Amino acid sequence: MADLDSPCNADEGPSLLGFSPTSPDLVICGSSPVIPTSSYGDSPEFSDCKKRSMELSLENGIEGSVASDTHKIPTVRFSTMCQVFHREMSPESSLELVPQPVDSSLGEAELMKLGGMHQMADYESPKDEGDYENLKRKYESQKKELTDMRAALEELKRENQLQSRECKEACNSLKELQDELMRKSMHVGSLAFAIEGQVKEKSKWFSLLRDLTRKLKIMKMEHMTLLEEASAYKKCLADVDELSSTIQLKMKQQTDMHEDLKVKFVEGAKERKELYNRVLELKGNIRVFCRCRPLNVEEIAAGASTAIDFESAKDGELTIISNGAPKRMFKFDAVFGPQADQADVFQDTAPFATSVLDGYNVCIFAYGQTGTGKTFTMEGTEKARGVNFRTLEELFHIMEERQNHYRYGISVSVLEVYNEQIRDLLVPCSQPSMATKRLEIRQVSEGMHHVPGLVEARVNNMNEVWDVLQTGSKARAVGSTVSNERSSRSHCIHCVMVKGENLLNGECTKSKLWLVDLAGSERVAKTEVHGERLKETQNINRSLSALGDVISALATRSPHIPFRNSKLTHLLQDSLGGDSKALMFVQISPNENDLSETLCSLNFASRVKGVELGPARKQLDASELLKYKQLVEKAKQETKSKDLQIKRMEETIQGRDIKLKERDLKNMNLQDKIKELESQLLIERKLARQHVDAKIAEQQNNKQDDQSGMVRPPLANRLLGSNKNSSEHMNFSRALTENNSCKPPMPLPQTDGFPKFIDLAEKENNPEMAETLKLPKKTGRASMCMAARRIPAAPSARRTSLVPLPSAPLCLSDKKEDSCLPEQTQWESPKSSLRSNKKLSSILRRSLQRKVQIKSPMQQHLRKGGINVVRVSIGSRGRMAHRMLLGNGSRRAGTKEIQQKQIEKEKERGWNVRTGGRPATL
Ligand SMILES: Nc1ncnc2c1ncn2[C@@H]1O[C@H](COP(=O)(O)OP(=O)(O)OP(=O)(O)O)[C@@H](O)[C@H]1O
Repeated sequence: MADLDSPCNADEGPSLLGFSPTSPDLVICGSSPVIPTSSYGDSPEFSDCKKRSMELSLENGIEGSVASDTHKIPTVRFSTMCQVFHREMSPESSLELVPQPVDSSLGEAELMKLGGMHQMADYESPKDEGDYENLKRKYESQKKELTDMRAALEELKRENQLQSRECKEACNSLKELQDELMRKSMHVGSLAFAIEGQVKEKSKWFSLLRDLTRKLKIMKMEHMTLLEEASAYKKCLADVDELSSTIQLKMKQQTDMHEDLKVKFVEGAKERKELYNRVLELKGNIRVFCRCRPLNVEEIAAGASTAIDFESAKDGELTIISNGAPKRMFKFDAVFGPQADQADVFQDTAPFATSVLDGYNVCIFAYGQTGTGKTFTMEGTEKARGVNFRTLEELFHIMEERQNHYRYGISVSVLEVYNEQIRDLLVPCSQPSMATKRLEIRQVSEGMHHVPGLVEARVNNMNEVWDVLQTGSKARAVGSTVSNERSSRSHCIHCVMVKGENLLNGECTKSKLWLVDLAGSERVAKTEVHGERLKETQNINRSLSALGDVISALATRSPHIPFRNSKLTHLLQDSLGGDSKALMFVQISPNENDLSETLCSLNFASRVKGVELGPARKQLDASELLKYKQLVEKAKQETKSKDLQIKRMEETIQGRDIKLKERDLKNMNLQDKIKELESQLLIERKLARQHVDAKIAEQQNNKQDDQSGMVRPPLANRLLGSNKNSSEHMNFSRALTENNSCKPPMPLPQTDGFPKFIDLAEKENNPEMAETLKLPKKTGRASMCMAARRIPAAPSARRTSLVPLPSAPLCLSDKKEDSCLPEQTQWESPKSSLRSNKKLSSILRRSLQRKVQIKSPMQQHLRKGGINVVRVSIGSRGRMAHRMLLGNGSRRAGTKEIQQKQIEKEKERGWNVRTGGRPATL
């Protein structure tokens, strides 16, 4: 207000611009009108704004209140303020305050003075005296008008001050509003910012969602593709399964066939061995081959003649020619002339190698005069390998052929019997103590002899074999004789140990192959040896003589075979003893000069050929056999224990089977009993219901008789339990109709004048009805209510709210009739109720006592307390019976309390006490 009082506050004016008050719109342009009373007299004075226009508008607002031009005539425009002046002015009218032409500082005195001057001027000119009077009157009227104007101006000032105050207040209010608006704007801004962020976030989420949707689509497509692939794979899998089963079937067939073939193969191999062995036996277990060396260079040079007819040697016959005529003929298994090479000789020797791998002991030895080619036949040369090398080569060849079915191991020992001593030829020269060690022959088992400490060189290929053979050959004792420059002075023996295992049947064999290059037999007189060489010759002849004795004993089947007469025969005992195969090369010289030695050798060979060793015996590995025997024993024991366990388990299973059968039998019996009881219960329930209906009808008749003064509707047309307080009942019905949605039992088509209400027991007793109604499965649980089944029409209205019902056990405590309830016994007269209760209890007790024979607790309950309230429920399967005993007649008070509690509980839940399950009360 202070600012408004100040004239033309230029700073205040613009601050009022730019906003519009609510109502009335007030805009003060320029400045507030200041009307100083002292300086302008009766006229409003705008001291600093004389030449300005002041416009006070109450309705134009901001747009219409733009500051006027400063040179306009000050104008006060009124609209609604017209009433302030108590004049009838249009809202658009304005009051213009014309500036006074005189100085505003002039007072009334000056005006009077001015008037006096005019009067004086008039007096000076009497002609204007009338005008003076007019002027005076005009002055008076104007003065009066001025006074009015001043009063109006004062009024206007006060009004102006009031309006200014209001304007100030409005300004403050507007400022507050502006601040509030600013705050709101800021808040809106922040909200807009937040919304913008949200929008951005939302757009981001939308884009993400779009991406995800696209991905989902892609994944769905992939899923479909995968499903198709899966189905294809499933089909493929089925095909594969089918194929697999086919393959498995084929494999099984092949396996069976393989097993059959394996068995057949084993049997065939066994048969082959036997046949092969039979062939060798037929040929003779001691076979004699005669080989004649060619004439050497010296003999040819000396013009030596040949004493052997090689023409007749084709059929194993050998004819000795003396002085050009056949002297004697010898027959051997094979005769090899001077032209026969090493391969020809070995061709007939190779089958013995097969016998060795088959598990037979074999002895191949060369016998003959010195220089006849024994060493050549057995050892040979590097270019013409002998029987030793070729036999071992044949062994490895057969081993390779049998590698799928057999596993073999070969070791070679090389020893010599020199001067009746056994020497190990594989002992390195760096160990002289070992070389000089005396080796003895030991019998390890029946028919098996072994030289402990003998080096056994394991050989895996022919190179190793050759090395071993060369090692032994180099270590052999040789000397120069008349007949042979490099004569063997000892019996050289190669012992080849062969261990075999049949991979198909696990059979193991351990056989020996003796390859013996005997020392040359020679006549001491002829060779003219002396000293050590004579001793060697004597030992050689002695051992060869012992060999001849053994052969003779074998030929004559002597009970005693003198094997131990020499080291040589002792060593060869296993191979000459009758359970092995032997091959003797009798080496002869074609020179006629050596005819006597040749005849000696051939005679010895003929004796050897006559020896019958008998059938050879297969050399099974005893240690392996023992091991397998132990395994078999262990397996037998395990089998026995397993059999015992299986037997116990079978007994246990049998016992459990018996128990299971007993239980099944019991279950069947129980099920039969249950069915029987159910059917019995149904019948009894029907009877009980008929009885109850009859009783109820009787009760109603009795009541009608009791209430003789009252006109009662037939039982079928009135509410059950509605014999009293019909008005209350109406009220109650109305209350139910208005306030709740008491849902009555489902009405049935009206028959005999009143509708039936579905009871679940009714469904059970009337299947057609149940089918017509098609109750949900869960409602298949049937209840037998001992109360009346038929209740009148006029069901309560549906309840429309959950507001708890009006208190009070409307149906019970007030004994009002509920239109949806069956007749309740406790509302009847106590005497009739008690009577009907007792009768019905006795009926149901009898029926239930039969039924609950297998349920003693229920039976006890029934016997103890009798039945007052019975609810029998049979499940949809008709196998369970549930009974609820609520008390007996003697405890009616307790029953009422329980019922009351139940009703209250249901009321607390906001539902009509009788819309749910309806306990039947007798
Ligand atoms: N079938 C043959 N073909 C060619 N040369 C042979 C044949 N048999 C033997 N010889 C030659 O005869 C010579 C003597 O042979 P070898 O040493 O094998 O006789 P031996 O019976 O072992 O004599 P010893 O009993 O003295 O050791 C050797 O030079 C050998 O090459």
